[in-house]
Amino acid sequence: MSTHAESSSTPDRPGSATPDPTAPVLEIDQITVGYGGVPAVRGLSASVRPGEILALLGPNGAGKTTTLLAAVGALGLMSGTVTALGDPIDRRIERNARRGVTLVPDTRGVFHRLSVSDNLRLARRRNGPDLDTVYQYFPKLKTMRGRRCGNLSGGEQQMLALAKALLANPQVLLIDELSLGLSPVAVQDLLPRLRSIADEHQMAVVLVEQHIDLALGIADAAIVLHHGRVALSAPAGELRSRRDMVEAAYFGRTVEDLAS
Ligand SMILES: Nc1ncnc2c1ncn2[C@@H]1O[C@H](COP(=O)(O)OP(=O)(O)OP(=O)(O)O)[C@@H](O)[C@H]1O
Repeated sequence: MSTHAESSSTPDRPGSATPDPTAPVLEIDQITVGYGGVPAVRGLSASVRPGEILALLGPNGAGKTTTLLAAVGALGLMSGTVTALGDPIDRRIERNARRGVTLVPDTRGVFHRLSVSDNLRLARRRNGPDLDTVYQYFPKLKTMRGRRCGNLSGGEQQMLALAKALLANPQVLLIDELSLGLSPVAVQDLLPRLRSIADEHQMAVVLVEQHIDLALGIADAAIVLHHGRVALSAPAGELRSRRDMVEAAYFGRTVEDLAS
């Protein structure tokens, strides 16, 4: 995992003779993006390589969801570029999904009236994994495959939302608050699974998360946003032992600022 500034390699281009399997599959370069002409995120850069998890942290309204929406092509950029899998991101998000860029929204995106297995069947893609493969990651879903999703707990619905996203065989997975409304125990169960899946499938993940420690525990790098700007960008390993830096960044400050 690296931030844009650290990234030195050239991304793969279609037709390149020797594709570099470690090149970033998502590159966000100096984007400014917002609503009705008013920027909500300014000058943000980041890049994510296969198998890496980038945690996107920050207080409410900092611009985390806006960044994900821009990265998946759902919002037009005021400036800057987003490149996914070697090509500029398309404004037609279904095209991006077919190319392997998938968003798990904080609304979970499950059909409440349908069963677990019907939800999964609807999410299946021709070139994606089958249901048994995702049941291996989430055995609990198999045991409740006939149940209507509206009757599942929040954690079970999140599991299903993640399983649905995996069926699309993503190479770049953008996840908005997987743990929204979940108990700490449920989050502790889900996030390590995400780490294993990213490792096993060499999937690049951008994870918006409010549980700072749990996110840093599985991430390779983290960005803290404050008022739409990058307040801190560093390897997660560094930040695990510098929680003070993370907390300062939540206030848009440095540790030194806070001390003075
Ligand atoms: N559809 C919209 N129209 C206008 N402004 C919006 C819209 N969506 C978000 N905003 C504003 O953009 C800013 C960033 O919002 P965003 O949802 O990206 O923050 P966030 O970091 O994801 O917050 P949270 O943690 O509360 O979900 C906020 O000031 C918010 O009010």
